[in-house]
Amino acid sequence: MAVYTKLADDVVASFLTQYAIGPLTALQGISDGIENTNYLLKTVSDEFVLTLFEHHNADEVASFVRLARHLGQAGLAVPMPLDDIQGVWLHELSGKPAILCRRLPGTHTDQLTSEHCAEIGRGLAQLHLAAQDLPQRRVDERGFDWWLAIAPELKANLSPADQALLEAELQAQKDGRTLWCQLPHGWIHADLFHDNALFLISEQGTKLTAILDLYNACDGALAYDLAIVANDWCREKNGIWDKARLTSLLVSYESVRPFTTEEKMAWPLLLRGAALRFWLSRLLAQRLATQQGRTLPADKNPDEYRRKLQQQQQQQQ
Ligand SMILES: Nc1ncnc2c1ncn2[C@@H]1O[C@H](COP(=O)(O)OP(=O)(O)OP(=O)(O)O)[C@@H](O)[C@H]1O
Ligand SMILES: N[C@@H](CCO)C(=O)O
Repeated sequence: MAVYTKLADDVVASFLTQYAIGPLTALQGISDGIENTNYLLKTVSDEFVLTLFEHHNADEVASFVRLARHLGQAGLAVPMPLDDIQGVWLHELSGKPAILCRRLPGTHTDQLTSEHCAEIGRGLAQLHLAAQDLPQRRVDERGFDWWLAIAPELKANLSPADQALLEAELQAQKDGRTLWCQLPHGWIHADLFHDNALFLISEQGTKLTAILDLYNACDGALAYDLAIVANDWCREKNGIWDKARLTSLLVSYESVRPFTTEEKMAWPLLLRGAALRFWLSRLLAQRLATQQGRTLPADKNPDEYRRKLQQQQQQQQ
């Protein structure tokens, strides 16, 4: 994981002859991520990441790249595909859309601090503002309609208690729909977990160096995007909140884009919606993995998000 499409060295070496980056010197599959195939590769000139899209067609990839270019022009550090010598950035490898991006600096961390949360809060707010004037937002394929569509088939394998938890949340989300629709909307990242960010730590402090994986970006409530971040960056896997990290995230986000009154009112609803979304998508990923004889990585366990949803419901009773 996640190398779903295996590429031989000579195939990649031949692919690279289309670019002015020199010959391949090293190729290694990237194990992080569960959606696309990624390879880290080196040439004599630099390091690059080759991505093969496993679920998206060329038009969808073009939409992500349009967003990435727009954000890049606004000064955000996001991966942008390189043009080959013909000026073409979108290619096909093994029948799948493929792009080559420069490797961005920094590393992932699982030891999240208030400094990381402040950085990502600011970065996310900047992303929201920078993308405001970019039209043609994609529909959220994992949004409210998908929750209602997928829940009945996933429910069958849940315990009676979990079925009740799911039903209660779907009802609460239906009841909250009017408020949700009143919130400021725009392009959202929609999957900004901490494994989609890179950081550099130096004497100057902790610096966000990349926001990765724009491949779920879509139209959505901006504060919902922040709730997705809060659930992952500011809570332990057992669901317990780290209050210092949460405060740091919210203060930093708000220093760039202040919240509306409706967003403050909707915050508990958004946190639960964000937990529900990833509970359902992990249940689906688990089912697919089982069907294919694979196991999900331990850090993608659906139970984490069931617990987070359950605790959030209990806190609000
Ligand atoms: N431009 C880049 N620079 C540095 N590292 C990168 C770059 N692109 C991807 N990576 C590395 O590859 C990993 C997987 O990439 P990405 O998150 O896009 O894959 P994915 O399969 O879509 O992931 P997810 O399961 O989060 O949707 C990243 O976590 C990161 O470590
Ligand atoms: N970030 C997602 C996986 C990719 O969409 C999760 O942790 O469930």
